[in-house]
Amino acid sequence: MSIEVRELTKKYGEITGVEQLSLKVGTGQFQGFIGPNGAGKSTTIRCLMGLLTPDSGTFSILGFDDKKAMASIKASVGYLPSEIRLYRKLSTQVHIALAIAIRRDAIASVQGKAAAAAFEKHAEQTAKTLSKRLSLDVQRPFGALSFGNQKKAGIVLSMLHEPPVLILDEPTGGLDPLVQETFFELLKERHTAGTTILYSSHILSEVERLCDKVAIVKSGSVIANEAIEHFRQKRLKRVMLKCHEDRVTACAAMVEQSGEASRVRIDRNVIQMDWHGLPSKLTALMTSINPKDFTVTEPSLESIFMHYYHDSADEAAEIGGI
Ligand SMILES: Nc1ncnc2c1ncn2[C@@H]1O[C@H](COP(=O)(O)OP(=O)(O)OP(=O)(O)O)[C@@H](O)[C@H]1O
Repeated sequence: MSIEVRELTKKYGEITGVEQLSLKVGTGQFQGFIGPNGAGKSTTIRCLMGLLTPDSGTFSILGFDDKKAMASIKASVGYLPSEIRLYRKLSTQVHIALAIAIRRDAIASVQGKAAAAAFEKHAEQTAKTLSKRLSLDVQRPFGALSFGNQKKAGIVLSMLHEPPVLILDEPTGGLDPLVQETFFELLKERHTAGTTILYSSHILSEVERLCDKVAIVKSGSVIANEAIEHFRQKRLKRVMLKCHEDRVTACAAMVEQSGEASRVRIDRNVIQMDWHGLPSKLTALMTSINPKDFTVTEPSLESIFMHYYHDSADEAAEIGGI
């Protein structure tokens, strides 16, 4: 397990940031972290980075315990905050040099000068490659950069040391579509190389595309944490049946009796429903009903996630099949 959060609680006075939040992220996992505004994603991440002190609960990253080894956690993680705040008058190049120098000196004190020199050389090259791929002008003062370019600077700084864990808080805000594609490529490369990635986002299509697991946060707690495939496989079908006018009521009764349909709605001779059962049961039902016409569609993964955002946990569990 690369990241393990146990019953984390953080309050801001009366306001709950997170409450008893637990999360496990396996090694090498590309973990999505989604939830509506104010759900507690940034609070969790800020606790993980030691920027906030939790009221209770513990966590570990790569086996390093938050109470004993916060410095080792920070050394192992690449963190991209949702808003990048750096020295406005200093260029990205100077920030890169500073970040490398701090890590180099830390490595020198533990592993010796040769390891530090090797790190420095490699990190400088990595920073150069990242800046080039993201088309970032590293010479301009940070304060003179647009929001998107500031984000690019943050990406370079979070990845230049090729950390085993990346924690990204709404990373694509401000990036134009072309740069986003490059950024996704970079993440996929890191993922393939074995990096564990915690990816907080509002953009569900991004999460669906990139992540292999998704944790859904609501009102300060994780209410589901499943493989994307789980949501795909368990997704319900939307079914519309156009019946013969004189048989609508009887057909609707058959639908209800199946026990596999919910949200059954009748509009004149059309029955609409959400189907949860096996395809074979649906075809059997169709044979009994013998509709004049029908459609079967799949709701997008996005609409399934939206149920978790808006509906009760029970209904979400029903839809997600958990
Ligand atoms: N510094 C703060 N002072 C008071 N309340 C705060 C503070 N930071 C966050 N909160 C509150 O804690 C709760 C969780 O906020 P948090 O920023 O962690 O959510 P989030 O999921 O990251 O939201 P968003 O997607 O909007 O960024 C919210 O109710 C928020 O208003």
